[in-house]
Amino acid sequence: MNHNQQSALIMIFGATGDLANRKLFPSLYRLYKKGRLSQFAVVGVGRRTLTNEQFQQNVVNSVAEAIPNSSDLETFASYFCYHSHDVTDSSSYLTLKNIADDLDEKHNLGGNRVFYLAMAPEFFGPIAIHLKEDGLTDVTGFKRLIIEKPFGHDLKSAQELNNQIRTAFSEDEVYRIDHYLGKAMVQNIETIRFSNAIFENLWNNRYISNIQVTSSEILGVEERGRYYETSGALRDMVQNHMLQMVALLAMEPPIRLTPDEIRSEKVKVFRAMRPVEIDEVNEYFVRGQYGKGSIEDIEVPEYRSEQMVDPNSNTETFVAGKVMIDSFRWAGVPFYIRTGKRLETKSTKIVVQFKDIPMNLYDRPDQEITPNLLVIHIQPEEGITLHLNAKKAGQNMEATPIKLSYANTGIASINTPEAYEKLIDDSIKGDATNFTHWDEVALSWSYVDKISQAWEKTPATNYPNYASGTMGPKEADELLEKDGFFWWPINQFEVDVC
Ligand SMILES: NC(=O)C1=CN([C@@H]2O[C@H](COP(=O)(O)OP(=O)(O)OC[C@H]3O[C@@H](n4cnc5c(N)ncnc54)[C@H](OP(=O)(O)O)[C@@H]3O)[C@@H](O)[C@H]2O)C=CC1
Ligand SMILES: O=C1O[C@H](COP(=O)(O)O)[C@@H](O)[C@H](O)[C@H]1O
Repeated sequence: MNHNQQSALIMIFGATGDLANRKLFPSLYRLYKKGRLSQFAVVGVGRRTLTNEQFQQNVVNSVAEAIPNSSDLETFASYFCYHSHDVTDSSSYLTLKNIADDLDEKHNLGGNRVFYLAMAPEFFGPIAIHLKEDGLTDVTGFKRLIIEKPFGHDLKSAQELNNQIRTAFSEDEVYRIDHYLGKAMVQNIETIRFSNAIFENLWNNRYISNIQVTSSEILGVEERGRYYETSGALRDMVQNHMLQMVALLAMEPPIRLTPDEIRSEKVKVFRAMRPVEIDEVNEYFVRGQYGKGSIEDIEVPEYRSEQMVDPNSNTETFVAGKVMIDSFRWAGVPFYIRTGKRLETKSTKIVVQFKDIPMNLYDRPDQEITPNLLVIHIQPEEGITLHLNAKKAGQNMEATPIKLSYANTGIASINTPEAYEKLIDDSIKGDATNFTHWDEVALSWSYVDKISQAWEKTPATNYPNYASGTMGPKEADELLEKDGFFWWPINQFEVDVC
């Protein structure tokens, strides 16, 4: 067998849900078409009653919708079967085991099993325990557990969940999804840093003045009000995606590009994050909640009028913060993070602002000198721009801002896997680099727990405090202004596509 091909039984809990239909089936299809899945079978699990044929048709429909012009859909779907099973019903796991054993034998899957928990988090622990107790994890090959977010609600619940999972799976068998780690340009952070002499030498507090990480969304809370009310932007985005990006930006070069070495460097960053004590939260963090407004000429309602949302909700839909990393490399350099729903633009970008040079001969009142910036465009466009100053054309000695641009839209990007595709492929291969280790999860929860505790103690009195279609509350601007900085206008940074 080609070592790029994988064989495994993939069991998806929550196979009738949104994530499975929108992300997992299309990702499995792409892997199948690329020949990355050689021998495989998928068992879908959900509560509703479906025949295998109906389930296979769902798979066909979801792939066709996600991937126009897809082919071989019926053959692909024939690898799927469905089992209606309430995961809270202990008696039904034995049937599931028999189905898994039969498929293993029929498709010669080598006893390899991947359990994907695409369900509400309260089920994660009980499912893991049942998988062990009812023998589904007694396999001759590998067994792996892929777990969706959120991994807990705070440190205490995350610890309880981890203990439950660890009764059935060892740490190296647990793949905690953070889909940002599957994004091509997030993975590029390491490559940009560690394969370019010009950056790594400057990547410290002597040359960098601040780093800004923004992940803004146009969408509101949609149909997820019930979940979001218990989460808010802090738990939904900051505890995981935003802090993971900070860790990749701030970590020391690992001695090797292995999962253990990379994770161990990231863990050191989390340990070096300056804790924000409850009485300091207002100094470092800002929260917001969207009011009504207009986005792309469409009027949208305020958060408090959304489905399943308390009309007096205190849930934040926006967070901006200043993360300080007390390490030799980063002392004194603020990492500003900002994320929110119903903002002006859908964009994730990292702006690295370099310090001004000690004396700039071109710094005159009549001309514009901008600091050097490295912008990493994560989505929707992918690329890198480096903002420099160069001589203005003509007979003068004036400088003007210019930009070197790389867009990840060429031939290479046609084969760039989507985040979920990459992560599923990695988990079947057994590469845990782009999944979060328990130590990272625990440390990031302990960082955000103090912030959420402070916010729960003092509910916001000014919600809604930003209009939909803006870039958040004015306090987010003030957070940087008091340090002498401002948010770079990310919607004006573009990668030039040739
Ligand atoms: N959707 C998304 O874009 C994202 C989702 N996630 C995470 O993925 C997970 C799933 O989310 P999503 O797909 O949106 O959720 P959905 O509500 O769309 O789907 C839930 C799934 O769980 C099944 N289910 C619920 N209760 C039971 C039960 N007692 N026994 C068996 N099956 C049950 C449902 O089956 P049935 O309806 O047949 O009962 C359905 O298949 C969550 O943890 C979420 O946080 C993470 C990032 C993005
Ligand atoms: O994990 C989540 O991420 C999405 C944003 O993901 P993106 O890839 O579109 O940037 C966010 O909408 C959602 O609330 C959150 O749970």
